[in-house]
Amino acid sequence: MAAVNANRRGAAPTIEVQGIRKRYGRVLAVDGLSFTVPPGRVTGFAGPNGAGKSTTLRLILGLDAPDEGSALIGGRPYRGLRTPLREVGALLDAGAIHPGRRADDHLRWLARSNGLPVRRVREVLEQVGLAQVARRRAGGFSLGMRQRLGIAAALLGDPPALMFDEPVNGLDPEGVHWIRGLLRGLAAQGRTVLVSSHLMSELEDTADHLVVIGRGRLLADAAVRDVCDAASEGRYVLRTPRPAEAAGSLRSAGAAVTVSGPDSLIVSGLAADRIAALVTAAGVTFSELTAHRASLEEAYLRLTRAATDYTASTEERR
Ligand SMILES: Nc1ncnc2c1ncn2[C@@H]1O[C@H](COP(=O)(O)OP(=O)(O)OP(=O)(O)O)[C@@H](O)[C@H]1O
Repeated sequence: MAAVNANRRGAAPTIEVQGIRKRYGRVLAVDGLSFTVPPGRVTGFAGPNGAGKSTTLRLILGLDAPDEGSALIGGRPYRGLRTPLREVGALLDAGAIHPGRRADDHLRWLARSNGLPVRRVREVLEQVGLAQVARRRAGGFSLGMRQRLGIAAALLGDPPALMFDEPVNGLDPEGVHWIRGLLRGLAAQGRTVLVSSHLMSELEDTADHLVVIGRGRLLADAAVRDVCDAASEGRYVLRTPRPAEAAGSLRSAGAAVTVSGPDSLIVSGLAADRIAALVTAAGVTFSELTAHRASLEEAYLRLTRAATDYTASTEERR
């Protein structure tokens, strides 16, 4: 990768979102959201479809104005940055490139209009694996290739801060693996990296820290490990050959019980020794009673369950 602006200029900027609110007609897309994105780590920005992630990124990039609050990059609004592409790179809508434009022409035009050295065009095309198709028109690109071209544009100014909206969209498994490495590499160079996704599995191996939103509000702002810990607390795995009977006796004592396999239950609301006593009193044997360790996916589903917009039973938002 080319020389790092972050190192040349000292610390990369922190992105600070303070109490932003944005309404589109009847929809309150972002509802008083605050969080910060420091340099040197990958911050995952997660939430169900329609949670307000893209709106938040657009507000940070000054593409839309908040009704309330502020979004600052290194203490300044995006519109106040003197050379924006050298300071913040962003991938928002990869489909937005004119279909008739060739990949390298698109980047050359961006470089010239932003006062960036044209040699960067070849460097970023190589970095994203598009050097061989540089003269092809974007209209003939697959979604994955358009994503890579959008990422090349974000990297063009060698910026110390980067924001990617759903960058994995359309990428094949090799592409997904590549983007994980790219994001982690950018953070390891000391850059500020914010990456959104509605799928937790995409952030699991990439993000160090998570900001989770639902219906425009903050649900969690914590290290990935802490998000899992919070979802694990007070929950136990009970393995038994007679799960239905065990569940019945535990529920009648006030426990919340979910079936997690043909012979296993997840139990919460009771202490471990009480669970053991109740099951034994019901004449049910068990082979395991241990603290449950929630996966990130499970933690995320628990966090966002109440804030998921489009479920089988709910068709309209607000
Ligand atoms: N320009 C707009 N005009 C009207 N409504 C909008 C506009 N932009 C966003 N919305 C609405 O605001 C809400 C938040 O949308 P947003 O695209 O920010 O969510 P998201 O978390 O990025 O979702 P996804 O994961 O589906 O991309 C949605 O209900 C959306 O329909």
